[in-house]
Amino acid sequence: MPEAVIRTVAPPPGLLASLDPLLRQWLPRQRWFAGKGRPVTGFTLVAATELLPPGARLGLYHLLVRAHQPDPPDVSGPSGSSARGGGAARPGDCYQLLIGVREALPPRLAPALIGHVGEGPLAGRTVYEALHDARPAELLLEALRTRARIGGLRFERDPGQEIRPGLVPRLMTVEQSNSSVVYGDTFVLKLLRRVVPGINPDLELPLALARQGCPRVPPPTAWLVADPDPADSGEPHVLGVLQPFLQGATDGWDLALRELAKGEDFTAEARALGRATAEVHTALARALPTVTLGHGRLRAMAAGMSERLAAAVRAVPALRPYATGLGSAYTALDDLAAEGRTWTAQRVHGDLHLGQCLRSPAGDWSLIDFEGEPARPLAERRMPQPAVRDVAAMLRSFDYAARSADPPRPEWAEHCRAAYCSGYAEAAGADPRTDPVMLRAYETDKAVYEVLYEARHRPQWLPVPLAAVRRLAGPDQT
Ligand SMILES: Nc1ncnc2c1ncn2[C@@H]1O[C@H](COP(=O)(O)OP(=O)(O)O)[C@@H](O)[C@H]1O
Ligand SMILES: O=P(O)(O)O[C@H]1O[C@H](CO)[C@@H](O[C@H]2O[C@H](CO)[C@@H](O)[C@H](O)[C@H]2O)[C@H](O)[C@H]1O
Repeated sequence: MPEAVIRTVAPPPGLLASLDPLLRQWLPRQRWFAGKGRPVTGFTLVAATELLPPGARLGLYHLLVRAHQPDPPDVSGPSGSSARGGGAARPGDCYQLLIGVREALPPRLAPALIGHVGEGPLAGRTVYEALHDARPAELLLEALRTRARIGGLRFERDPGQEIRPGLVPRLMTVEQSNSSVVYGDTFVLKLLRRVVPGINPDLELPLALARQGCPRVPPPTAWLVADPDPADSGEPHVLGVLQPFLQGATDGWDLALRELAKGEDFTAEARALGRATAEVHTALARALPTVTLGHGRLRAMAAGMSERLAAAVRAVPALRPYATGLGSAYTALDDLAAEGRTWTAQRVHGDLHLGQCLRSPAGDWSLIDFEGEPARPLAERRMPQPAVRDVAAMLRSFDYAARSADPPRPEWAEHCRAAYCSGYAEAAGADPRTDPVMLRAYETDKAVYEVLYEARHRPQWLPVPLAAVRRLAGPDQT
């Protein structure tokens, strides 16, 4: 594709107003829409770039739009941002959209339809989700390849990595929180959907790991950033990351379910995954600052966990009988801290589970998706934390897999959890099981998060974390 197709023209006035009624219907239906269950009451344009003028065949707009919604009843859990005091209205989440414009959609693009524009600058045109379309997807890759600057959009590439022109794009169809396009089975571009200003760990951590020569994470090849208006003091938004595509890789969740269905042992894989996690942690601790957590920080951490539990109990009453037992995990952490115990904290993955682990056909494990729990504020996601947090999250994932089997296989989870910790100990030199108080606190916090996540997103899965809650709360709950 020739470079000349990349054009920068200011979008026409009234563009967002003309799209508004269509986006109000379309946006809440998207898998990646974070504000589910609350109506969208309007939009503000954060940034707009015309990538192709709306000519006869194809127009293309890159938009950052803020979606206004009424506040959620409780904003401290998986689909809210964070608790905000004072009752101030939240500003609304900012989404990245790539909007195609055509006279009419060819049948192959029917699933991408957003709607037909009634009035304004695009009146009579059809607008659609342009990532489904080859030409716009090619244009993004070409811009990354050539390190283009288009309006406020900055396309960057690692000078040490080349991108071959002409790779054929296909939009991934997996369930995900963002949207990814695979190019010729060579690269995958993840376009972040809900974007926030500041350094995004999904770019920051893989870049840091690449600098360390850590082979467990695909190194970013290129990335896309929106710079703030020069008159504005805001920070850039990271909008997307291009990485090598691990061809033929299987994710740990699919693999675990497959082995469970066949009645096969998974402990060798669990052990290898433990080693891979420890290698990533060791490289992260070398690459980025670590800190020592003393009583004050640990007390705040335990208090945060207790607050999340209280919010989850309000939202999911089935948790109530277990609240005291679960809370004892946080009290135990606070007690240890009061006795003077300290922990080293470092940058971690932050949302590790079997679905974030990819095994190559040669049997090597890689970790992906370092965004952290997307609902948490960026500053919180970028804070150093005890590495055992990721371990606890993976232990939960083995439990999830075992409980998804029919019949559930709790002993399978126990074996995998033990093997994972042993593998971790082999590579890290310390066994996470020697830190049972922090491990239990994090596992409890994660199970509580999962109860809220499942209640909101996948109610049929709720029994899985609730079973863990019963176990973690201890035997004497009424
Ligand atoms: N480098 C890669 N190679 C192969 N597949 C990948 C790669 N990165 C991601 N994937 C696939 O894409 C899916 C979505 O990626 P992920 O980073 O988890 O996105 P999201 O944050 O939207 O959930 C993953 O589950 C995995 O199957
Ligand atoms: O993949 P994301 O980063 O969007 O993470 C969210 O969704 C996950 C589910 O897709 C959720 O993970 C939970 O379910 C998994 C099985 O589907 C299981 O392996 C995990 O252990 C469990 O936490 C994750 O919590 C959520 O943040």
